[in-house]
Amino acid sequence: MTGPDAPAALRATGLGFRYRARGGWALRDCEFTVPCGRVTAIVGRNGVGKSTLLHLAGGLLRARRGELRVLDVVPGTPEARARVALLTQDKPLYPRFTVADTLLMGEKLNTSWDRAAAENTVREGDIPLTARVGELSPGQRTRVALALALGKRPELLLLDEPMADLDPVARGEIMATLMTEAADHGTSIVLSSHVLPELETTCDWVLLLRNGRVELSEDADALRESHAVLTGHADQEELLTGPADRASLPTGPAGRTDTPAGRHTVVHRRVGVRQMTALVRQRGPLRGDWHVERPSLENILIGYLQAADPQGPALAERTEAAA
Ligand SMILES: Nc1ncnc2c1ncn2[C@@H]1O[C@H](COP(=O)(O)OP(=O)(O)OP(=O)(O)O)[C@@H](O)[C@H]1O
Repeated sequence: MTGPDAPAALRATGLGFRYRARGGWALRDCEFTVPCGRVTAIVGRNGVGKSTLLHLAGGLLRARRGELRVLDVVPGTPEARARVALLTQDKPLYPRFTVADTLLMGEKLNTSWDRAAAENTVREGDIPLTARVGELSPGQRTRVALALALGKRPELLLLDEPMADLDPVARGEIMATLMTEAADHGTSIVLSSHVLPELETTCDWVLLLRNGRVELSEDADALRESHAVLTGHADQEELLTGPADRASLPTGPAGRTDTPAGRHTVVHRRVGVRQMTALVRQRGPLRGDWHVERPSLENILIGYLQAADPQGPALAERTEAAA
């Protein structure tokens, strides 16, 4: 089922959040839908609002504007808490508890508890059940926190940079566990990550944030199919965007140009003396003499992230200001 009435893992309408009444907006005008049953990567540069969005979805923060729904219910309500698990970056666990005590607490607090799933996640990391949580390494604590989240058997699993503390082998194991969880139980997974190569084979939906706004909320395969990396002589640039748009192209090495309907969108470009390379969202056939390559998801995401202007407002804001 698709469309506005289809069940959604996350659905935001005009969502805005700021930490202090007079502070800047960490998230604003966010409008997106993440379908159920997807493994979604939230991607964006430091400080764009990934953790804030996950905390809103987990019910730890409340929207200041608009609304966010998780599994079509209000985050933080008893129904949402029963169906959603959130793993935050600080992973609050009781340091004096043993791992076994921690899992027992999970069992007592959750009406549906999958002890085998929780214990397997811990055992896979060779963490003794008798170890005290306070004596574990950060990566081992991540595993225990993830075991608690998986044992809950949630319909929606929210993970804020779950891979950050893990060694490469553990990252592979945890991603495999998450993929199995999604495939076997239809769990919707939303995770924020800066480790783009690991998203390539695992994520099938992308939510890309820029300056507190959602720039992409899209199927990963659709992104791959609609983008191309073009290399060719630099004087062909206007064949992509048209003469009318050339003047509005940013002069720096990075920048993004939205083009009129039916033209291509140059997401990011590098221009040398004679040659240019551009990541382009293709709309229709290409004009000119280009070497065309299909980019990986990682390359597409890097292109969008590079197009961000860390010194200034997002393109959308510049456009609004100019209007
Ligand atoms: N507790 C807080 N009080 C005030 N401002 C905050 C707080 N937490 C985050 N912010 C601000 O909100 C914005 C979004 O922060 P957030 O932590 O959501 O970004 P992020 O995308 O998760 O960053 P990172 O990739 O570095 O983890 C930033 O400008 C940040 O400074």
